Amino acid sequence: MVAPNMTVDSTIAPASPIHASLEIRDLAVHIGGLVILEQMSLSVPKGKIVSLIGPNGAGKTTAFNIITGYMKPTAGAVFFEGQNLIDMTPDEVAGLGLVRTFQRTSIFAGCTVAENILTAMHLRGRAGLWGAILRLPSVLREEARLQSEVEDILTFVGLQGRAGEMAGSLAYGEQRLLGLAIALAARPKLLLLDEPAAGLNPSETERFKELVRRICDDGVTVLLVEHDMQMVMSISDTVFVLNQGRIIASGTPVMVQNDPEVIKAYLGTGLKKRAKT
Ligand SMILES: Nc1ncnc2c1ncn2[C@@H]1O[C@H](COP(=O)(O)OP(=O)(O)OP(=O)(O)O)[C@@H](O)[C@H]1O
Repeated sequence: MVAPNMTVDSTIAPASPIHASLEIRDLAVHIGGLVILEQMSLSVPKGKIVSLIGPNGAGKTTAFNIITGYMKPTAGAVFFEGQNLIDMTPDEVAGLGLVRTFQRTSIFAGCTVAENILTAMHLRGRAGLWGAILRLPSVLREEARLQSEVEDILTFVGLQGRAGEMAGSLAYGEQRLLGLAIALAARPKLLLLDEPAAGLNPSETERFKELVRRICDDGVTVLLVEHDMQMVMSISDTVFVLNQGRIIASGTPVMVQNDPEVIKAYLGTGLKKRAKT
């Protein structure tokens, strides 16, 4: 989707190409006279967990859609490891190692758990989808290697031994874990998680949080959009707060929780209270 009146400058250079995994500069999205995002800038350092929070309708998903190439902004630039993504398609962005999960589970319910993960692997695989369909010998060897990788990923997310089950038969929380497994199969350098805790019970959320920590410890940078403030405040290195399309605060979890602008934006929903429960 392309926003009207596009004035994106794809020749802008990144400000900090060495340390930043992702850098968003002066992003604006105007749709039909509505200002969805305005002057939005943020930076995600390599190897860190950064969260983007904000009340409903603040523009978080829109920002994710732009970062991952699903939408074009009205103005501004997005750099991933120093490369401007603004003219790239979602496939090209994913090919660079910038991988997202979706708010709703995006699994193939009629395929097995393993097939769901293999699909993501084939997208990055050398053999390609046609080689797999034609069952070439070299592809079969590659297939055996991939099957073992599938088991490793399933073990990592806690779905070991479930490879042969139909994805649609998994419980909701397990489907979210499969969504994460699919994203990991694409070997992300930067993982964008869109409300991973939505619909999860407290113990599932806790498990997901531990997984996100381990993913980061393994060297993957994480950008998280999440309404569960307990999760956000306990795992983030830095939190950016978006309100009505603008970044109103950023800093450590403690800093943003005590920021008067943030408290005002969350008035009635009790940001601090939500972070403690
Ligand atoms: N294609 C579009 N056309 C018009 N308005 C849109 C479009 N996409 C998003 N919006 C509006 O932009 C605003 C930001 O939406 P967005 O989904 O990005 O917010 P969000 O912060 O992710 O919200 P939530 O936390 O509820 O998911 C909302 O007011 C939404 O209605």
